[in-house]
Amino acid sequence: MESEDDRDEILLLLKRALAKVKTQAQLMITIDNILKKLVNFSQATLLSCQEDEGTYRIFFMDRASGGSTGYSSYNESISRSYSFCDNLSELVSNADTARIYDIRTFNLTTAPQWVKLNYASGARELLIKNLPGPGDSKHTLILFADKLNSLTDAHVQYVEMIAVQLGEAINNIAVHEAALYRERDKASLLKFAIDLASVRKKEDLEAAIFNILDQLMGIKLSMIRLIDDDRITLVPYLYDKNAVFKDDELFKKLLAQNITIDEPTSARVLNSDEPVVFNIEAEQKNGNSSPYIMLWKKAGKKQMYGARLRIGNENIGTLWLLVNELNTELMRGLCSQISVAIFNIKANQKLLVYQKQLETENDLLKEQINTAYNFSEIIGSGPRMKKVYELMSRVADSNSTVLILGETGTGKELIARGIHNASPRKNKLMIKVNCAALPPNLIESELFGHEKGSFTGAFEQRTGKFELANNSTLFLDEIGELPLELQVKLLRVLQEREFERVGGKNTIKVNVRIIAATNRNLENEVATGKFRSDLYYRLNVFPINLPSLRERAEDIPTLANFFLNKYCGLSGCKVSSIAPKVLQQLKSYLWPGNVRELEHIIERSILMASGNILREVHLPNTKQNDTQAIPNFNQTIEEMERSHIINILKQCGGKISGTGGAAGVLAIQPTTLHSKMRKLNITKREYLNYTQ
Ligand SMILES: Nc1ncnc2c1ncn2[C@@H]1O[C@H](COP(=O)(O)OP(=O)(O)OP(=O)(O)O)[C@@H](O)[C@H]1O
Repeated sequence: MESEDDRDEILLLLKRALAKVKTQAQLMITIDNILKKLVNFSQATLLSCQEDEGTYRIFFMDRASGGSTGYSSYNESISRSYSFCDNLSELVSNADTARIYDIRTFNLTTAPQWVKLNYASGARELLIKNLPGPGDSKHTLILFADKLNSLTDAHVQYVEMIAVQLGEAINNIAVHEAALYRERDKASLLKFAIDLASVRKKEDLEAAIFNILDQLMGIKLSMIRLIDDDRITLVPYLYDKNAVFKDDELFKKLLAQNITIDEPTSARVLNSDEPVVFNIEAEQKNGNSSPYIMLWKKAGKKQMYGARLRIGNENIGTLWLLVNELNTELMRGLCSQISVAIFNIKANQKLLVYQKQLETENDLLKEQINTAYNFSEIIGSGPRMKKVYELMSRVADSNSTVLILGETGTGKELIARGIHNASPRKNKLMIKVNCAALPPNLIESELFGHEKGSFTGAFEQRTGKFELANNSTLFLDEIGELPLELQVKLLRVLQEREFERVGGKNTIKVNVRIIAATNRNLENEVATGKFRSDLYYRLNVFPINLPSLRERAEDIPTLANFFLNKYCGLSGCKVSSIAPKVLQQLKSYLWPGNVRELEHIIERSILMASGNILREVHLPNTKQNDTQAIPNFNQTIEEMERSHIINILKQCGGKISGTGGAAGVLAIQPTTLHSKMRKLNITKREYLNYTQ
C-alpha cells in the first residue's frame, strides 16, 4: 500500500462513491474496486440479519471476485434464509467492532453452505464488522482473505472508518428499492386497471389476474368467493388452478363447500376496513382451527392476505392472496379494481339475459301480431257461445286458473287470449307453451329455464316461460300431453308459485296466471292414470267447455262470412257472398276439425271460385252421417275401442287377417281381433254395410 496521502485519497474516493450508491450492484462494484485498494481481501459478503427471528439472509456475496461464485450451489446458497449457527451468532454479536478471525473458527463440518463454499474456494481468514444503520435488520460485512495473516489492524481501521458510509449506502439502497417497488406497483396497477376495464367475462378476469398479478407482480390468487343472492353463502368464484395445493384433498373439499359469511376467518375479513394479514403460526397458536389456516400452512406460506370485495357500501365477496409481502395500499387498489370488474361481469351477464329475454318477447310479439286478428273478434252469437262469453267475463278479472276444454280447432287459444286481454294483466304479453310440441326432455327447461351447463347442450342460461310470464298469463296448451314427471313439478308451481331452473339452486318466485287447454277428456285421463288427479283438481278451478262447431251450427254462416271477408281482403278476390245452398251444405257437415277446418275450407274454396258468389265448397269426401271420425267426449274407453275397430274393419273392406287385414293394421293377432269383436259384439252388418 502506498503513502498515507494516497490512502486518504482512496478513503475519500470510497466515501464519495458510497454516497452515490443506489443499488446492490453499485455497492458490490464500489467495494470490489475501491475497498480492495485498502484492504487485502479476496471476497466480500454482506449479511442481512433479522436478530429477533434468529435468521439472516445474504444481502450479497461479491461475484466479481470469483471464488465461490463459480460453484453450482452458489445461487441456491445466497437466495435462502439461514438460522444463525453457534459460531456465526457469536461472531456477529461481537462484531460491533471490526475483528479478524481464522476461518477455522467455524466448525467447517457444521458451518453454513456459503462459508463452506468460501473455504473451498480458498478463503482462510475473515474480517467481520457490524454496520450501523436504522431499522430492525442489521447488516454485517465479512471480508475473506486467502491467506492467514493477510488481514491486519490497519485493515480493521479502514473498515471502521467507512462503516458509517457503508451503513448509509445500504439504507440508500433500501430507500431506492422501495421507490422502485412503488413505481413498479403503480405501473402494474395501472396496467391491471387498463386490462380490467375491458373485462366482460369471468375468463377475461381470470386472464388479467394471471397476466398481471401472477406474472408481473408475483402475487398468487388463492381464491375469490362471492356472496350469493341469499346474502349469506360465500360461493367459490375464481381460484388459482395451478395453486400448489390444487390437488390437496382438503382444498378440493373446501372448494366444494359453500361457506357462510359467518365463518370466522371470512367474517374477520368481511368486517375489516383494512386487508387482513393472517400470520399462520400465530393464528394456530391462538387456537384458530379454521381448515383454511391448515391449508395455507400446508402450502408452506407464513402469511395469507384476505380482503373484502365491495361495491359502494356493500360487501360482495372475499379475496385471498398468497404473497410474501404486500403493501396494504396496493392490496386496496387491487380489491377495488377486482370488485368493479366482477360488478361489470355480473352486469354484463344480466344484460345478456335481458337481451335474450327481449329477443324471446320480440318473437312472441311478432307471433302475436301475425295472429292479431284473433284478438279482435270471437265470432258466434248463439246460446252456446253466449254462455262461454259470460264465463269469460266472470273469470277475466280474477287470478283464477282457467281450464278450457274443447275439441281441436274450437278456438281454445282464442278464448285464452280473450280472457288475458280482458284481465288486469293485459299490458303484458300472454306467454304460450304448447306441451305437445316439445320432446318431454325439453319441456322442463322450456317451462322453468335452465342454468348454463345444467345438461349437454345447455350452453347458456335460459329463462323459462314461467319467468317470462311473471305478472302476466301463461297459456299451457295441450296440457293433457304433459308427461307425468312434469305434472308433479307443475303442481308444485301452481301450489307454491315458486320453482327452480333446471340445474339451478335458487328458488324463483313468480306471479303467473295460468290458463290451460286440452282437447282430451281429462277425467278419463285421470281414471287411466295418465294425468295426476291432484293436478287436474288444481287446473279445474274454472272450467270453460267450448262447444264443437256442429253443436253451434247456427254460427256457421256468420263464421263462414267472416272468413270469406278475411281471405278476400287478403287475396283481393271478388267473391262477396256465399250461396244459400252452400251455407246449407256447410251447416249439415259435421266439422271434425271445427272452426279451423271451416276457415281452411273457405280459404281454399275462394281460390277455386269464379264470379262474386261462392257457389261451391270442397268438403272432405266423407259421408255426412259418419260420426266415427269425430271424437266424442261422452264415450267410454270400451265404446271408443269398438268404434275404432269398426272403422279399421271398414277401411280394410271387412278383411281380418293376411295382407291388408284389420289385425295387421291394429298390430294384433287375428285371433285376438276375433275375440275382441265377439266381446264388443261387433257384427258384420256394422262394417260390411258401409262398404257396399
Ligand atoms: N269463435 C271464433 N271466431 C273466429 N275465429 C275462430 C273462432 N274459433 C276459432 N277460430 C279460429 O280457428 C283457428 C283455430 O283456433 P284455435 O287455435 O284457438 O283452436 P284450438 O281449440 O286452440 O285448437 P287446438 O286444440 O288444435 O290447439 C284459429 O285461426 C282461430 O282464429
